[in-house]
Amino acid sequence: MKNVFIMDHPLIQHKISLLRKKETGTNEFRRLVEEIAVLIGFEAFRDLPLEDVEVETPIETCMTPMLAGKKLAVVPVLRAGLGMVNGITTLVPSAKIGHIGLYRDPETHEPHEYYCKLPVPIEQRQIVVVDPMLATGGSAVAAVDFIKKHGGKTIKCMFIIAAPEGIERLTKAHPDVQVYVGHLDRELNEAAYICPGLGDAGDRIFGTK
Ligand SMILES: O=P(O)(O)OC[C@H]1O[C@H](OP(=O)(O)OP(=O)(O)O)[C@H](O)[C@@H]1O
Ligand SMILES: O=c1cc[nH]c(=O)[nH]1
Ligand SMILES: [Mg+2]
Repeated sequence: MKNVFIMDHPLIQHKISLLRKKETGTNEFRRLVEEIAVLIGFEAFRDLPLEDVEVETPIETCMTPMLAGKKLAVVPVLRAGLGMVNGITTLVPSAKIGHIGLYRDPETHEPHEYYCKLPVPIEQRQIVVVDPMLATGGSAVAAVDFIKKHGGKTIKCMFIIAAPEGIERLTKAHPDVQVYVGHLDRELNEAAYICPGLGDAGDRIFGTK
């Protein structure tokens, strides 16, 4: 599918399997989410623009490539997306950080917005939305809608696990957005949880429930 990139790296697959285990505790879960964000980010940032700059080595002066353009903006979807932020800033320490607060209504499964703050000027930045889970796709579509409404243009989304239903909804609503996924799971259940999935990512990251 155009603009959808499913990771097949063995390290990502191994770490996702550890995340799925119900006996994986909060501490290890959080560490794994961060490590997987680094690994997916490494792939997703393959096309970051470079420019040659002059650098003096101990031997001579040379022109050498460094990241160019406005700073990257990483935008976690609260709460669970917060678990991926340190992974992205490990790769790009100068990234600015926005926040979009959304929670799913447990009955309708539709997202409700409760907080939004984006770094400016958002229209000049490469934006990376991070959230461990893409289930119905409602939250991701709402997050990208919001960013575009505020002028965001170049947007990527990163998820650790996605359901086919979520990929379909997000790519239909935003065909221009590149979607990076650690693993594509089988389906949603009647409560709109991903199967086999890993349960509620926010609760497992923050130790709530
Ligand atoms: O694709 P969707 O069907 O919209 O579901 C995915 C959303 O559900 C989870 O958040 P949740 O609503 O549980 O909030 P939380 O991160 O605060 O736990 C997850 O982190 C996504 O944001
Ligand atoms: O399986 C799911 C679906 C939505 N949100 C989660 O945290 N997990
Ligand atoms: Mg949750």
